[in-house]
Amino acid sequence: METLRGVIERITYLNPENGYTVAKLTPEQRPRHLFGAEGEVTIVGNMASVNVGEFVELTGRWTIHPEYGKQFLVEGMRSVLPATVAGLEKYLGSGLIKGVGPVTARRIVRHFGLETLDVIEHQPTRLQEVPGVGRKRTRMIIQAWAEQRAIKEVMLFLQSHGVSTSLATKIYKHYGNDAIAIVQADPYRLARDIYGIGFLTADKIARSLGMAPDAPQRVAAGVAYTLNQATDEGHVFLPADELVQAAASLLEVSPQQAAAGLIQLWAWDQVKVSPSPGQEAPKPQEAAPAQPLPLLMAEAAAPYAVATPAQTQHLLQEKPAVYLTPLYFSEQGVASRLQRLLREGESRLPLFQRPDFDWEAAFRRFERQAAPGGPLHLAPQQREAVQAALTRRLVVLTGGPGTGKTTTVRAILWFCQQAGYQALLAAPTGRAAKRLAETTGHEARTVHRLLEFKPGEGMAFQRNEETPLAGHLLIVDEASMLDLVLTHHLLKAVPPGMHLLLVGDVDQLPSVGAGNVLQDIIGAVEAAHARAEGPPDSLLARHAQVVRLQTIFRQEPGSLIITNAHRINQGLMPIIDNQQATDFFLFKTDDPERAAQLCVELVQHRIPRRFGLTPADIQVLSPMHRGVVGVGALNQALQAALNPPGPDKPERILGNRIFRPGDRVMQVRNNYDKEVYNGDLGIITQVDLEMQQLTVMMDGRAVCYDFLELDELVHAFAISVHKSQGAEFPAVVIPLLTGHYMMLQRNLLYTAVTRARRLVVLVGQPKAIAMAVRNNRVTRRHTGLRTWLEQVD
Ligand SMILES: Nc1ncnc2c1ncn2[C@@H]1O[C@H](COP(=O)(O)OP(=O)(O)OP(=O)(O)O)[C@@H](O)[C@H]1O
Repeated sequence: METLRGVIERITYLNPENGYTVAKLTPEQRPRHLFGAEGEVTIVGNMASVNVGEFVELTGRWTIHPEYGKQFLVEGMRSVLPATVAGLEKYLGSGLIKGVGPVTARRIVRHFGLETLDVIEHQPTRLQEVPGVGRKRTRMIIQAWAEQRAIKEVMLFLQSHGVSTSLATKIYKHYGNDAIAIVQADPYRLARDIYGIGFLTADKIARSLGMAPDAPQRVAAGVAYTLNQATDEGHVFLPADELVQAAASLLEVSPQQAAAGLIQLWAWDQVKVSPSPGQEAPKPQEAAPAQPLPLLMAEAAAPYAVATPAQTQHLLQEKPAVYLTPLYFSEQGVASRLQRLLREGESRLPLFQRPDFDWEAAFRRFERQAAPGGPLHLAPQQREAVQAALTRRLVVLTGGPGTGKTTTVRAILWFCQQAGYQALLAAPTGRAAKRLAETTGHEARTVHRLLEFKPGEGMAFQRNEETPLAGHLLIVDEASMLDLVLTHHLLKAVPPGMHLLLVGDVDQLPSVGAGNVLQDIIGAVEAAHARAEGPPDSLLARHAQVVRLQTIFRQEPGSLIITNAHRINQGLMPIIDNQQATDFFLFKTDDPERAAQLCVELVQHRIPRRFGLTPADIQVLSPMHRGVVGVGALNQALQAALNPPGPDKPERILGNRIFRPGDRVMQVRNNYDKEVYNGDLGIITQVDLEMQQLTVMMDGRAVCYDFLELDELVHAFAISVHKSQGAEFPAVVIPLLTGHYMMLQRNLLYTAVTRARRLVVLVGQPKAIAMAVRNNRVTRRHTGLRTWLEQVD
């Protein structure tokens, strides 16, 4: 074991999950025999809380890394406060204190010299003596310093249980001075309360705190985590047996123990158990704990439920649906509100109520006025859709690209205008809403805006049952993106008597959030119509309708995007003819490395040169996250090519990601405070090391991120096809290789291709395309909405 003392110069890499750090250190005394006279040394190891400028004493050993050469492997670290003026400057200016960057740090240290830390600690108001440091900044420094000290304490505790600096800081920010007590009492709360901490991290802490593998608290948290994971994959519920098995294998406990965990969550109302849609099983009684609880949790623990053998057997054999409670209420709410909407049809007249209304004449008038360039004849299905939207309560209009959905919506709007009815237009994303407004010439809002979302305390949506929307017809475009929870909020705000028209393309990938709303509604309505022999006999058949548009109207000569999109959707190989094509190409290669390289070349040079586009117009869409042509690796390669480091580009490192001005980024969770949502894209315009924040331009709006919030952003030079839903780009580049076989699905390729307005370039193997086109096995989501809707009838 050797000792090395010195100042941390730079942090090259920091894994926020486990604290693994690679850093550069200037040794106090250079070990000449190893490095010659000059230079910094590389140190690697778990140094979670190390800061630039910090003076540290390390214990460990020297090794030689085959690629990076000599390194000091750190085994132990002790922080010593910097003892030189230069060290102090570096330490203070490293971003340690919000409000102090390198310039201010230099001024402060110049003024107070070696007493700097003493002044900050004991006479902080004296900071105002420093030129340029006013009262406001002094207050900021005092607060940040106190916070820093408290964080250090929390960090010491958490670090000894394997938690990194950035997570410790987040934990501190969330719980304040109670952090240690809370973590000790219930480490699994971390996973519930703090974004960025999952069950696995919380579990690591819990195990390190001495929690038994089969502690009821651990098992309950593991079952909840398993169910949450399923929800992230789009399921609304899991059958009990599947949930129990999955949780048991994750936790390495018996199915009986996992079942007990499930029953516990049920007793706490965190989950609902439903034998079949529309039914809720009565919740079990809470019982006194069967065994004494581990000491650690004794105070915090509620009485634990005990799974009786009969209950366990019921769960495993009857396989009732297990829902996270909010999703249960959402599914129930969507079903019952749709039913209410349909029932209104029994008592209220529809918008266009006169049986003798001359539709034919009205359509002719619309067609004359709507197409000044020449007559437009609505196809029979389009007319059917117009009529349905105005005479039925719930209508779904679905069709692929260019099949005339927007034209149909324009016709519906024209009819409403003629009759003096108010129509409301909305779409799930900002981009889709903008496009809808452009193509219809009618105001369109995001669903959040429509419902007057107010972040913060209390009721989030201002439009709800008490203050519903006003209008006669609500049209929601891109409805395939509506997840269950948002649909529920939307339906709450739909007043009795309003007509609802959902427009979308049901063959696209389903919503990112849980549920398969559009597909479930279509399934229920079409089945009701198929059953209704003679006069329609059910609510669904009488008052709901699905219209499928199939004719492709938008066909430009030589253009293959739309033709190929439809071919893919029908299970046919797209037409690939690089000689003749103007907008659909394949660059063949079997080699993933070459494919990745091609993607970069295409975005950087080839497409801009040939099509007059800029790299900003081109989006790379990858079916997967991992691998050489996965989203992660492509982002690194594209960033290196399109936005390399530069002298005027300050950087912020998070794990193996480096954020710098000019980067394309995507928000990966809904953040209602900032009004940015999962999938929103933007460009970093500023990285402010002094204020420790960066600014992203999103849709013309500057959004500010504290460095601690950077786990909400990922690079977006390449994004996954799933995340591209609802977006459109002038050009898309799609790598497709047989190694992706898990992800080679028809609706995925279809969704990717339909994102492009002017150009599609596939990179990879024809065989991979064929596999995707053939694979129509859409991953099934567990949802109960369809059955639930059918039950009313
Ligand atoms: N009945 C029709 N006869 C002739 N042209 C039509 C008809 N309906 C639509 N079109 C034309 O076809 C093109 C595509 O129509 P529209 O934009 O309505 O389709 P869409 O389904 O909304 O497409 P996307 O989903 O790609 O936006 C438009 O140029 C439109 O003018």
